[in-house]
Amino acid sequence: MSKLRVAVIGAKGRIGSEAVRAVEAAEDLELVAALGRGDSPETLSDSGAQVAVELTTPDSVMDNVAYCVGHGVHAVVGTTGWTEERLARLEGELESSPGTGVLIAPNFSIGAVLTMKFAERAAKYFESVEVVELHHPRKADAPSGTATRTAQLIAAARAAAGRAPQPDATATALDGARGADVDGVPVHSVRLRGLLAHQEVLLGGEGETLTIRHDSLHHSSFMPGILLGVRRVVDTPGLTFGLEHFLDLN
Ligand SMILES: NC(=O)C1=CN([C@@H]2O[C@H](COP(=O)(O)OP(=O)(O)OC[C@H]3O[C@@H](n4cnc5c(N)ncnc54)[C@H](OP(=O)(O)O)[C@@H]3O)[C@@H](O)[C@H]2O)C=CC1
Ligand SMILES: O=C(O)C1=N[C@H](C(=O)O)C[C@H](O)C1
Repeated sequence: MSKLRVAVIGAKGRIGSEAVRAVEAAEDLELVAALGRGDSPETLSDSGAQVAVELTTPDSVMDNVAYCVGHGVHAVVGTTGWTEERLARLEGELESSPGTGVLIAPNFSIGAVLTMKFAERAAKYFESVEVVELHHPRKADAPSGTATRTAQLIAAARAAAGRAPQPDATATALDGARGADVDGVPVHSVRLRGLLAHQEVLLGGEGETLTIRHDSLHHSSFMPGILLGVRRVVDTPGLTFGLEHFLDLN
């Protein structure tokens, strides 16, 4: 059987370089291009790539994914920065290329995906919930894409259950002391040397708390999810948001 031809965009970055190694090591995949900043996007189409793994920056990702979609190259995207408006733009681009698939995964690690699902499931049972994400100090964006998605899922679950806003008597606060407000869920971002990617969801009810914690200790934690995305996206036209759609989680 012929190998699936894969390109990595952002190939010199922290996760991109790990993805290059993972694709090279996979027997059913062939790395046909490894693009860094400044490389012409034509490198991608000239390489004959069927799938591009996009791991760059929020500033670059839109143009790169638009190029992929415009050239019928499926995309597996880990880069953060996806707002409602950006997603709507991408949906529009996909309409002109209906056979192309794009997977956007806020997090490729199985533990992080499960954390999101567990938090969504637990949300309606607790009065209070806050998210703390902890990352390495070279991370450019805050809150993390994972924490933003987690908070959105929690907020939607609370709204669907008719939960009232969270109790919080804070009357005065320094800017940022109560975190960022993501759909009513406070999200706190820690940047600390020695960390990689970690998240805690703190849920509180009368006389009890529940903490759901996940730790990515190495970039290798993201690789099985990336490879699964590459193998599945070619048969999944349109936009898929979240790796959970490619996992049997029910
Ligand atoms: N979904 C997930 O599971 C994960 C997602 N991420 C996300 O992935 C992204 C990358 O993270 P990380 O690897 O730590 O960041 P890095 O800064 O280490 O890597 C990004 C790389 O992309 C390059 N780059 C920027 N623009 C372009 C472009 N237009 N074409 C090609 N290459 C480009 C950068 O080059 P230069 O250095 O020259 O700017 C850099 O080498 C972030 O958004 C991060 O949040 C990270 C880990 C897991
Ligand atoms: O920048 C990172 O490192 C990570 N980024 C993603 C995010 O913002 O959620 C995924 C993971 O947390 C690692």
